[in-house]
Amino acid sequence: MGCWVAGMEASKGKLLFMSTDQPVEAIIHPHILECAPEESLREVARRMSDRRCSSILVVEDGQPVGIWTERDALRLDYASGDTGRRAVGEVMTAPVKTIPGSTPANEVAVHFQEDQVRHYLVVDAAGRPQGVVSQTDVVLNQSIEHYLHLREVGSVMRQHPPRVANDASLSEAVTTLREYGADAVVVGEDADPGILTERDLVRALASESTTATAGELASRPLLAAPVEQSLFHVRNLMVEEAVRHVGVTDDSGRITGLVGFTDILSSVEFVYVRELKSALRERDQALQTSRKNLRMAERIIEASPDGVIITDSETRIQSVNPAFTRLTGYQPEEAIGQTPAMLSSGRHGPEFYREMWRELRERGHWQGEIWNRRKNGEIYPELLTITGIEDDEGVVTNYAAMFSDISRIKENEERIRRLAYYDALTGLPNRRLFDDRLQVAIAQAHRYEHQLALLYVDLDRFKRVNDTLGHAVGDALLLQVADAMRAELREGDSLARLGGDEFVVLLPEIDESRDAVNVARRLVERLGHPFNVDGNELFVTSSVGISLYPLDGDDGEALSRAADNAMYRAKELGRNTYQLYTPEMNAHTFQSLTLENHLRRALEREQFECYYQPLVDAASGELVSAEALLRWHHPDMGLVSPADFIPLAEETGLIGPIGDWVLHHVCQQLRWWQEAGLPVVPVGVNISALQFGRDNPVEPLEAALADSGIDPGLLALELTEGVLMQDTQRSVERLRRIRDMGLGVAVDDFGTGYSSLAYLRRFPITALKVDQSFVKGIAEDPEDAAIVSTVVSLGRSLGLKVVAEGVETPGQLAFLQEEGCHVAQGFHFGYPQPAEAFAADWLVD
Ligand SMILES: Nc1nc2c(ncn2[C@@H]2O[C@H](COP(=O)(O)O[C@H]3[C@@H](O)[C@H](n4cnc5c(=O)[nH]c(N)nc54)O[C@@H]3COP(=O)(O)O)[C@@H](O)[C@H]2O)c(=O)[nH]1
Repeated sequence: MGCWVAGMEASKGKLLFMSTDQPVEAIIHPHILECAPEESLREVARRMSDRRCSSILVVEDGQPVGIWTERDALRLDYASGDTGRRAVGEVMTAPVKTIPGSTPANEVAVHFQEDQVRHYLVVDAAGRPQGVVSQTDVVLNQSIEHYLHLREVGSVMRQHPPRVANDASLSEAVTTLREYGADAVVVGEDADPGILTERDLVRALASESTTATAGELASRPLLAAPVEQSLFHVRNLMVEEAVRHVGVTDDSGRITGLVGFTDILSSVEFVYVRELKSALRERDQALQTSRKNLRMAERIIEASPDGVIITDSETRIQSVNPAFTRLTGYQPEEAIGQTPAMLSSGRHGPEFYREMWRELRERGHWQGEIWNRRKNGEIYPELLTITGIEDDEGVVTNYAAMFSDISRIKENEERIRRLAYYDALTGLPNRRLFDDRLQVAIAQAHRYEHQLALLYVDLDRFKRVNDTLGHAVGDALLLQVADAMRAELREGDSLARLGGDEFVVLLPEIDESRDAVNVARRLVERLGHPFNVDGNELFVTSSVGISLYPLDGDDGEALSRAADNAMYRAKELGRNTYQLYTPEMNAHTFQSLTLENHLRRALEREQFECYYQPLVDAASGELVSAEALLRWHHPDMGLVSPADFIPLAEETGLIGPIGDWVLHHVCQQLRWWQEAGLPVVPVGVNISALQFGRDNPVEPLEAALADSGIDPGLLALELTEGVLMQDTQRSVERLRRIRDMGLGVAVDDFGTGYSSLAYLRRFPITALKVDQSFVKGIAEDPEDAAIVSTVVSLGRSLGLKVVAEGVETPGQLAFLQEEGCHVAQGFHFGYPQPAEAFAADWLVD
């Protein structure tokens, strides 16, 4: 359509005259001069002269049968005196040429040329005469002034015009006119020239003076204009003086040419017709191009994968393309006549549509995403573009809507979003999303001054599941674990998977730390239950670290670090438990919960449990013994580390009964294992300074051994250097008794105290345990490495077993092996575990 408009614009620019596309009926003379066929020429000529008409329509029985014009007067024989008495029907031009009144006026000029006529009878759609149009009417209706200004009269004049003498007869004059094919002849000499024209012939007929001489009939004086005069000027002269011919003079004033109104019109007409033809040609081409483009556009719309809807200005659907049917399920006949509201999903409120129409009106188009409904009821997202189609006056006549189904794009977006923010296996938020949520939760907590808690959850034996049963089982287990955890949380809580077997829980609003502890306990309990994966009953306990906002940090990083540390501490404590972050906080909580009272009741409430950590042969990795490490299952705080409550127990004197309980319990445990037929190994028991110095563990030790009936060689006591050095003589004596009973004695945390060869020789000890702080520094601190190798060689030279504590890495182990250390203990081999788990992992084949 655009090409068509452009084509017309181009032709408009080129045309000199054509101003409008008005129909010919708009420029005709509505009053038709008519006569009957039998009327005489004299009568007809008189009427034409009176009305200053150049033609007359010959009508018979109400029907036009011919036309007689001034030009036809030239064809008459003026030699006989009775020409005027002839009936017009004998000499008229018949049949009369007609043209529909709706024909564009500017096209009529072309028809004049093609038909070689100068008049048309203009008829209406029913063929009824509306008027007569002459060449002059058509040309004068164009704006020709500009053209007339540009041309000189010399360019259109007839040079050497026909001439006749004054005494020439009318017949001679007409013969000359016919010979020259002219419509006027100069009469007489240059001194007083006259002019005789077609119109003068009609006048002669009308006045019955056809026998008069040319000089008598000629009009005088012959007006003249210089050869370089503009046609505009000459035309005005003719109009002002009511003449149709002007002589053209040369520089000497001699008449060298004749120019008639018809000559001016013909020249105008020539250019006009030429330009008109070219314009019409261009219009045709533009139309053709437009049609071609239209066809192409139709085909494109037909083949378009996007749905297309064309509506009228009232948004009634006028047409749709096949993709519309494919995308919506509606056939064209179901849609046409409806409005696009038929597709409405109900997901957008009135405000949405108001805004859409506002933009459409202001900008002429709207683009956006919208939810629509297919015929089958399915709701889908589409990308929709609506454009208002305006007519030449800028009035919107139609709307074109193009839409595509973007379900797939949306799905992909969602998938990408999920990949970026969600864990692919469990569908839980990943670390990135969790960090965002944590940040928001911290901001909220800050604003409304409440607390929040972060719980880091690590599965304790997940690696073993993966290693032994494969990743598929591991993945299935993680899914079940995620579901189980989710089930333990409230609606506003967030659970995320950080990777591997690590999860994190955000409790965005808590009243007190106890709330977080309760959740942690529930999680630990739930994850302590077996999971059934593919028929395998799997046990994975968990270690949970808790940090609180604002107590443990006021940003996400600090809180995460704290929760991670606490979780690590829970691992150290033997797993399957939870830990609140920092000893300070624990101490604080201890105080608030009157720890002492709780500790006093812990024994009777059976809240203590012994965990066991393996000690292995450093060279072979085989289990050689174990260390019993006490745990306190506090009802609110979870597992409490002995590092936190042993000092209090010592302070309050509770260490005695607690220490006795440990000895007793370990001996019983050894007996149970033996009774269960397990290959037991010696177990080391930590004896605190007060327990050894003040309470004397010998008696309770004897009682424990007696009660259990185990071989005393299965027990070893672990004492620190400091304990031994408190009262060396008494210590030596007590140790001797213990050794005599058959127990092993190990010096714990060796290297941190006196470490003198002298006391080592004095005490009846069996093993040295190199403090873990030196083992930790093996790789980074040459001094630590030197201490470790010195202790190892010292122990060896004294015939003592050397145990390296806190071995966490293969590098540390390699160093110890090279140094000849006998035994190793540390997380690298195993965490402290409850008795059952320890037995399952280490004592069962
Ligand atoms: N009087 C008593 N004291 C006891 C008793 N049970 C334990 N304790 C003493 O409490 C201290 C803390 O013990 P715990 O938190 O159990 O920590 C022990 C291990 O978990 C930890 N360990 C072991 N391997 C590693 C390792 O690779 N890395 C690492 N960071 N820590 C590790 O070391 C602690 C054992 O140390 P030690 O006793 O020196 O061998 C601690 O001093 C206990 O002695 C009790 O019944 N009575």
